[in-house]
Amino acid sequence: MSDPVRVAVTGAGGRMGREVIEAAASRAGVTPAFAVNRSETAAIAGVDVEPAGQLSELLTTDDPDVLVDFTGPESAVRYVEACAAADVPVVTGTTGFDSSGTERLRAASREIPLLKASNFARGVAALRRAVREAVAAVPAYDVEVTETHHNGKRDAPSGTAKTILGDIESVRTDLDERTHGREGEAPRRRNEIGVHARRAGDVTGEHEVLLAGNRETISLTHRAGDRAVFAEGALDAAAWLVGRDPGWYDFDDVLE
Ligand SMILES: NC(=O)C1=CN([C@@H]2O[C@H](COP(=O)(O)OP(=O)(O)OC[C@H]3O[C@@H](n4cnc5c(N)ncnc54)[C@H](OP(=O)(O)O)[C@@H]3O)[C@@H](O)[C@H]2O)C=CC1
Ligand SMILES: O=C(O)C1=N[C@H](C(=O)O)C[C@H](O)C1
Repeated sequence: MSDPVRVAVTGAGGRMGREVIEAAASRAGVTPAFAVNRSETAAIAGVDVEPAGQLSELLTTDDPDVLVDFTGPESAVRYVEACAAADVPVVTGTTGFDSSGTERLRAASREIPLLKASNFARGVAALRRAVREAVAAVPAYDVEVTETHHNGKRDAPSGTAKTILGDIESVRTDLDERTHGREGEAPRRRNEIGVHARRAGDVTGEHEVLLAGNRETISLTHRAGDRAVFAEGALDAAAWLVGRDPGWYDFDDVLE
């Protein structure tokens, strides 16, 4: 039997970082290598959490097979660049990158295998396929995208909503305007997609695409039941990424 894939984790003290460490510690075929966090954090699932400032040193001394990052856009770019310098592949689920951050990730992906996905739930991959098909089947219908997340989420709209918007726009090229909420005199234009971001309580993550004609509606919705769904998908991606050529990968590559 082959050795388990040794997975390093950044953002270990965060909602997703904890989930990834716990999943890696309990699942066959992978094992936590080391974990780091910006602020001091107690051990998780028996894995000590080191200061994030030690990441570059740990990448060299510990030599993990792959690193999984769920942090914030600024830190994720720095961590990916540290991994590129140490020749360690990265899976990042972090969302909210601006164009300069994305460009720096693209540059790193010329040095190492880099897999970036806004959502590691297999059901969201299925939702995206269903949305592309439904949007193509009713080409004149109005389209609105609504996402709902917990009150601790920082970026809006969610990375997944942006990915789904890109999917819709790739099929409906006439929809070239994203309208983020409406207020006051705001009649709907034919070329717009309405985008709505709700933040409430501890909702893990919900995405709905509403397609409406004049006498019927279609609603396609994904609801994540817990964060283990994302952590398991990220570990599937991590195991898949080890040994790949440098390049830019997404979760669909893993699922093919
Ligand atoms: N692709 C997917 O399937 C999913 C993606 N996500 C995305 O993952 C990211 C993290 O989400 P979540 O775990 O809920 O967030 P949390 O706020 O719970 O955790 C964020 C983690 O990142 C660290 N961090 C944040 N900013 C910085 C910084 N500037 N420098 C260093 N460390 C930093 C935090 O450190 P500290 O403890 O010191 O604050 C913490 O460990 C988000 O972008 C979210 O959208 C979330 C779920 C699923
Ligand atoms: O921050 C979260 O929680 C989530 N973020 C991702 C996103 O921005 O799409 C994925 C998931 O919906 C949970």
